[in-house]
Amino acid sequence: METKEIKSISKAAIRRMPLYLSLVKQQIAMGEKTLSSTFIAEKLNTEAIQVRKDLAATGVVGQPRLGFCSEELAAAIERLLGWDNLQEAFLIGAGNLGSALIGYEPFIENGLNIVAAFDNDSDKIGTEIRGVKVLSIDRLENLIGRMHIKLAILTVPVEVAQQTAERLVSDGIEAIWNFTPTKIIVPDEVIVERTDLAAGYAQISSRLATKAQRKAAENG
Ligand SMILES: NC(=O)c1ccc[n+]([C@@H]2O[C@H](COP(=O)([O-])OP(=O)(O)OC[C@H]3O[C@@H](n4cnc5c(N)ncnc54)[C@H](O)[C@@H]3O)[C@@H](O)[C@H]2O)c1
Repeated sequence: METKEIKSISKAAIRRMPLYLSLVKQQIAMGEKTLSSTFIAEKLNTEAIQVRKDLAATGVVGQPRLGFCSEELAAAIERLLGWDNLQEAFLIGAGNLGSALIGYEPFIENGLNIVAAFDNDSDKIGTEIRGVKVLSIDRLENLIGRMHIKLAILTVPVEVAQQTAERLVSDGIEAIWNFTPTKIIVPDEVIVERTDLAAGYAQISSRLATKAQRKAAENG
């Protein structure tokens, strides 16, 4: 039933859910027991109709004039995102980005628990980053199955991304969050999500370039 609901939600709506959740949690912290789709839309600078459509997927029904019960809505969004269960993950590549992700508080708040990091640099192996041990990459295979880890966060250099992903898959990893700037090829049943800061910057810089061209055309 839950899976069915999640499948019917667009990827874009899923991406908006953390924003809704963050706002609802802020309201709860301020003692607000209810909040309306209009209020959410105003705060997030979007349309109330979109908010209503997105939140319908949570199954929470708003009350006329009152809106949604804040606690109920927060719990429903967390359930929808699977954030009501602790997700343990391994991080592969304990460098600059990997270390930053280990220290990223919202992951911890939302139930993503990086339980160990792996690296091939002997200077890093045996150290700790924010209480998370850095282990030798050679111990990876052994531990994925033993610790029932489903998710790996990939922050190795791009040159070794594919081979590392294959290593993870052969030991039964179910999902890879790929932060490397390459598309990794894995069997269909393995869930892959890629996050690319460069893509975000490309959006900004191309819009800046377009704006500059428009200004130049207007002035000249
Ligand atoms: N997604 C993004 O928005 C984003 C942002 C910055 C960096 N990146 C990417 O993330 C990756 C890491 O970037 P960084 O700046 O942290 O690099 P980094 O060099 O600081 O870290 C990479 C780490 O991986 C380790 N490593 C190398 N080969 C390995 C292997 N075979 N097995 C295990 N560990 C290995 C290194 O020892 C190092 O600790 C790169 O692919 C980079 O392009 C992505």
